[in-house]
Amino acid sequence: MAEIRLEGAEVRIEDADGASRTILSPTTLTLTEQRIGVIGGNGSGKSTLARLVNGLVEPTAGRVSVDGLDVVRHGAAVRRKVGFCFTDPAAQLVMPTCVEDVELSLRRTVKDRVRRRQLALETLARFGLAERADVSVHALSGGQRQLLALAGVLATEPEVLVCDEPTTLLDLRNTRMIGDLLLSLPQQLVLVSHDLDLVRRCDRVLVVEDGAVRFDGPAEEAVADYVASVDPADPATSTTPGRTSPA
Ligand SMILES: Nc1ncnc2c1ncn2[C@@H]1O[C@H](COP(=O)(O)OP(=O)(O)OP(=O)(O)O)[C@@H](O)[C@H]1O
Repeated sequence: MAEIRLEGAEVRIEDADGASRTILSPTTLTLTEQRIGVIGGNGSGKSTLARLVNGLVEPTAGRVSVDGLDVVRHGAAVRRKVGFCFTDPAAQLVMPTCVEDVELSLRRTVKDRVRRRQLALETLARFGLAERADVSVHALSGGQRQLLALAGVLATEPEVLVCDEPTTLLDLRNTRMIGDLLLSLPQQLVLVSHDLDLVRRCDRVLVVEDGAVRFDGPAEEAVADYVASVDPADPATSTTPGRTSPA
């Protein structure tokens, strides 16, 4: 697995009135597990944390690296290593047909057009979308669109896949289908999700609150910590005290 390191990584933004606001407090973490979940309330900073991992968001202080590659100084190399999948597949599906969309993902790595088409078709087949190759992306169901977006990212064979709420827009059947797929991948996965059942299947889970990691540990304990932070009386709350492990 890759070594994802945040060293005092902080993200500040400037509000419309010019005031500086911290949306991620200085965070130090080393992530080497295969499946890393990130949970927390709306606006807590989960997406910001996830986006730091492939340089979509740059730290305003501190450093973020993947296998020693600084996400700011070596952004292109990091993005070859780290694929990113958005909540809404519309954010990344831009070509008229499914096969063209996967081809677009491969444009930098596979220069030969015939080989590129062949690889795109093979990728679609792997994701059960072979029949849809020449179909408009708008004709796909929500689950198929999310599958296609994932296929496009995975076609480039990233070592790490960061998914920001990949099942939020999906119904139960598609949530399970995409969830099972993500958790069966050989890639390292950073999964931001509100789906606690999915996150329970991760090896390590970070709970984010108010722009800081409030808990970092095994999935069950992390979920219990998160539930307790929302509703201390919830029976799902474990008696295990929360902990953070910054390194
Ligand atoms: N580019 C930006 N400009 C202004 N504010 C931002 C920007 N990006 C994030 N924020 C703010 O930072 C905070 C954290 O946002 P972030 O998207 O990381 O939260 P989140 O935990 O992923 O939320 P959600 O679960 O709702 O997706 C929020 O208050 C958000 O409004």
